[in-house]
Amino acid sequence: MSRLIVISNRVSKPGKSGNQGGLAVALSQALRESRGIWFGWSGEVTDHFTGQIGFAEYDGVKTATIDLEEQDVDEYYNGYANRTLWPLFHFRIDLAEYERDFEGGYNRVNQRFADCASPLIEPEDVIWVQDYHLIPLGQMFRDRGLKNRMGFFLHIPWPPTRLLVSLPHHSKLVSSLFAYDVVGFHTEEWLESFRHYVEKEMGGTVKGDTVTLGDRTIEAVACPIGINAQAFAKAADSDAAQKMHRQVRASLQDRALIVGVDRLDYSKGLEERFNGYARFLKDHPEYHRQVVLAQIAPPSRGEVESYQQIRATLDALAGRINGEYSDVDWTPIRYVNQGYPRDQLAGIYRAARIGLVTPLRDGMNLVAKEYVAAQNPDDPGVLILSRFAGAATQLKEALLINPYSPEEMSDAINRALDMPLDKRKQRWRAMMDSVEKQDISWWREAFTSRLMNAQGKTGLSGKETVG
Ligand SMILES: O=P(O)(O)OC[C@H]1O[C@H](O[C@H]2O[C@H](CO)[C@@H](O)[C@H](O)[C@H]2O)[C@H](O)[C@@H](O)[C@@H]1O
Ligand SMILES: O=c1ccn([C@@H]2O[C@H](COP(=O)(O)OP(=O)(O)O)[C@@H](O)[C@H]2O)c(=O)[nH]1
Repeated sequence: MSRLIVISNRVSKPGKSGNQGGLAVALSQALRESRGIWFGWSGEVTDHFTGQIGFAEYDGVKTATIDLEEQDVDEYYNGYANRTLWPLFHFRIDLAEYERDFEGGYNRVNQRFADCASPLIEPEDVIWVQDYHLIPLGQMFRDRGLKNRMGFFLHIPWPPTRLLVSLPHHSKLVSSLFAYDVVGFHTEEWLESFRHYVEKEMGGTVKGDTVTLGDRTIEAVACPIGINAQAFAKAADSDAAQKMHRQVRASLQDRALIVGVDRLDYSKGLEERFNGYARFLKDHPEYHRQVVLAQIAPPSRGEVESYQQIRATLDALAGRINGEYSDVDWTPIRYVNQGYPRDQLAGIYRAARIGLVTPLRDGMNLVAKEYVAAQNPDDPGVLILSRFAGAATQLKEALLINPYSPEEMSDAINRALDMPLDKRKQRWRAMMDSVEKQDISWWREAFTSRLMNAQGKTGLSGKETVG
């Protein structure tokens, strides 16, 4: 059995919840079941880069982390990752910034990852690199002579070719993906855009699941990430969840709760969500005092200007809507800038009649799946979901909407509030089946089994397993 080495930008401390992102939540689960190592940035910033590796074990997961220096964080994480690639890959070329220093810092930090992680890797290990922060890492490992089987998974959308070509040196970045053996995306749409770019921009060829560029043939697959559905459903019955459920219900005085849970990110469509809800209040005065929208939005990437702007916009918008519609004993929007541990979140999801998930573009969106998993099967709520979230390809029984249309959002809220129990149960059952079937273990196994059976550089073949 081969060891799995997962490499991602951030290594969270598994077992500690709070506001850790979806990828972190998913990987803790996957690594716990394997005997591997999770390598990445500690999240700490030092005066000078030391290259020293800190080893630890949290809740059964072995971690190896390095600190970064301030310039690294500015240019690599805040810069190229979150000011250049993130907006571009979420179709926001208006927000994408192209600075030579960002690209330099991104390559420098990827080299640092390669230098520090290489000595930990044994010949039979299988390497699985995660996300847009580390696209060129595989090529850098190859440059250091590593022949291991290597996979890469992109957790965010892949943009259409016409947008991607606005990135300086785009073909160099995309070429580096051909150092991997298997490259994964959440949906067919992102996969299709990747193939289109390789064929039209680079003259590569696509045959079945394989994509060839020059002398390199890789597998490129769509493989949607899931959640630990059973554990999440169980969490919704835990003491912490029940306590939170009671607390929330008591505060509502029989009003229906609509819940949103998102990092405070412009890609999550929070401004559009508030506007859609305001449109609902305008269109449906009969629901005044009968509903509350609780938006949980822990701040994210606060050093990046576009994130500061969306925060200011939402502060003002929530204030304006509440100012317009509130009464002395009713506030239509509860806007909360703090994160909650997942068992408490499960209780909040269960207390909500509607889960409102309206990203403008999202690789997957695990919150949508968590909302479904947390519902009471005897009285489930309704999921309203953006068509532009990766999750919409699986959760087809949600009320699917265009988040840019306040009218559609208003109609969907009205429809969800009026939906009879039998219809709610029907829709929920179908979604829960999907969430349970393609869960986090399914995702990991689907991807790693491709990787184990890929024609790796080691020449190893056959039916091996990881974890
Ligand atoms: O590490 P941060 O900068 O705080 O960001 C948190 C994570 O955000 C992104 O999540 C993506 O991955 C999810 C799991 O596949 C997916 O459901 C979601 O749609 C994506 O936005 C980011 O891609 C991760 O690397 C970050 O850890
Ligand atoms: O207060 C919070 C808010 C969010 N989350 C978790 O953060 C993840 C968000 O993942 P998603 O895929 O929805 O979006 P991302 O933030 O990764 O883009 C989900 O697992 C949430 O349960 C959390 O634990 N506490």
